[in-house]
Amino acid sequence: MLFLPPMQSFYLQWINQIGFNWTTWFVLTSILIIGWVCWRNSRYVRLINTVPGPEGLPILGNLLELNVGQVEFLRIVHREWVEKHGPIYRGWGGSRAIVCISSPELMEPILASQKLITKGKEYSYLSKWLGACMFLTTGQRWRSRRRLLTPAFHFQILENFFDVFNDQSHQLIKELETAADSCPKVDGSVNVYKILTQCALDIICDSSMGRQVRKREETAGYLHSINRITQIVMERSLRPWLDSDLMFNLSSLGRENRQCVQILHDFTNQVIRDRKKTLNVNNNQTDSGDQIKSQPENSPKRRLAFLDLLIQASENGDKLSDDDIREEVDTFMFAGHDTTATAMSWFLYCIARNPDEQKLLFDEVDEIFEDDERPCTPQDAANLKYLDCCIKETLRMYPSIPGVMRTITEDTEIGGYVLPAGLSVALLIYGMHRNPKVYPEPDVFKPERFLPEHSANRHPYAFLPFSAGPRNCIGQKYAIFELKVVLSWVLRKFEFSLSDPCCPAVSASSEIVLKPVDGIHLTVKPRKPRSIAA
Ligand code: HEM
Repeated sequence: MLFLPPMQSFYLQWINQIGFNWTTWFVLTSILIIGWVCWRNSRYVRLINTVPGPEGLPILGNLLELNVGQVEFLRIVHREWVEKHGPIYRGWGGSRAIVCISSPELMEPILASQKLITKGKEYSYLSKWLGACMFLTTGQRWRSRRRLLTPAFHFQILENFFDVFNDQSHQLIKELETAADSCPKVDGSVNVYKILTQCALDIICDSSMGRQVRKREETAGYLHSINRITQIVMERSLRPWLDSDLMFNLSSLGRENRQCVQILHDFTNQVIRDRKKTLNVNNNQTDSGDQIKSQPENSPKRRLAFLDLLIQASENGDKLSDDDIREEVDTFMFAGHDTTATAMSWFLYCIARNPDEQKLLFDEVDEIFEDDERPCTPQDAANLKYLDCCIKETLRMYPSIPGVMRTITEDTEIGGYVLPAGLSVALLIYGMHRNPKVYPEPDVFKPERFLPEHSANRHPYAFLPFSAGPRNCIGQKYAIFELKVVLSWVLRKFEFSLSDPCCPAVSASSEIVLKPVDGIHLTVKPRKPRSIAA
């Protein structure tokens, strides 16, 4: 005893004080072992263990294998285990099981179900930031939010956003020109991911929130906090001891999470305040009872559908509190910029690696726009067929959201296995898109896969960048229009190449959104349409 360090002797004294002896030790251990055996033999665990999966350690399950960075996590969960255990497998993170599904046939019954609409438990890690917003909530609350916001994505409303997409593309071109000029002076490359992230944030603020974000320093903190908060969610989900809010709040990650949430809320509160102020000024000026209806089709006021809808709903029917509005604004700002920024960045990366496909894209934009500086219209977007295939192939290889999660709310049979109520299910979108049984040569960029003649026989659930069923992406059409306008402008003005064609492929990190590790660095060169260049 004399050699015990002070802490240990303190514990022994404490144990003696609470009357600990070997009998107590034996009883406690026996209770733990009996509890564990009962749990192992419970119906819930037995049902889950009928699903194949990687061997795990007692109590820890597969946690040690998954104690890796997000790049490795993506490789193991979406590729290695899918190859080894098939389209449905289970893994254990301590006492928490997750069943992972990666085939169109097995995803369909879950995504198409009107009952299985509850998100996975892990989504609640976002609730300090996003509250009970449409993205996280379920049941009646989700249904009424979805119904309230769906009109904001009606085709006629979306058409009005083309002005914003075109205006912001001009701003982007200026930024790319400046970056391309300084390219040779730096290391010969431009981090297009950084520039496109700012562009995507400007677009969502300008189109849906009525706020033009111009000052870069204003948004820097916001973008950094989003980045960190999505990493924190992933780190937390792999540390079961941080699952409880109490433990998390006491941890350094919890503290950092709180700081990020504060910065994000300050930013969105300011967006809402500004919009309310503008609406009040307009109301006073026109003295009209129904502002939105009285606006001409193309006025900026008319196209600001999203935030205005929320503010109207809060004023008219008392349906939404200020916090409710902020939660939805937070959600749309996040879901509406991070996803499109990564999609555009991976697109440029794919075409830089595939110069033949890039030339075909130049042919298409040159034919449609010639040397005209005119804006991209909805009709142009419909005519940009090859661009459409390239965007889809990018979203296949790099789906902005690599996986979605559901909680099974009632026992459900999938693939011959009964999945018990309460279980979390991960639908591996990235894993399915990279599965050679679904897409032969999955790592090769082949836009022709999406030509109508090649995709007609594909399973309708084989391509799911926007998920599917009742909880699919509400912003899907908005996102595709945005991508087409911005990318067609970028292709009219620049060509892209890898600064070092032999450099290893950029790694993707799974952080809710599939992010390029260290950004995407490309050589950017101005180009002219062929008719002028010739
Ligand atoms: C390339 C761009 C985009 C991709 C790949 C994408 C993908 C997705 C996916 C996979 C989901 C389902 C998530 C889940 O079930 O957990 C989703 C949901 C959602 N997305 Fe998108 N999204 C994109 C752009 C947008 C945009 C631009 C907006 C808004 C302007 C948006 C708003 C939402 C919202 C609000 C939901 C939740 C819908 C609900 O639960 O009813 N997304 N998105």
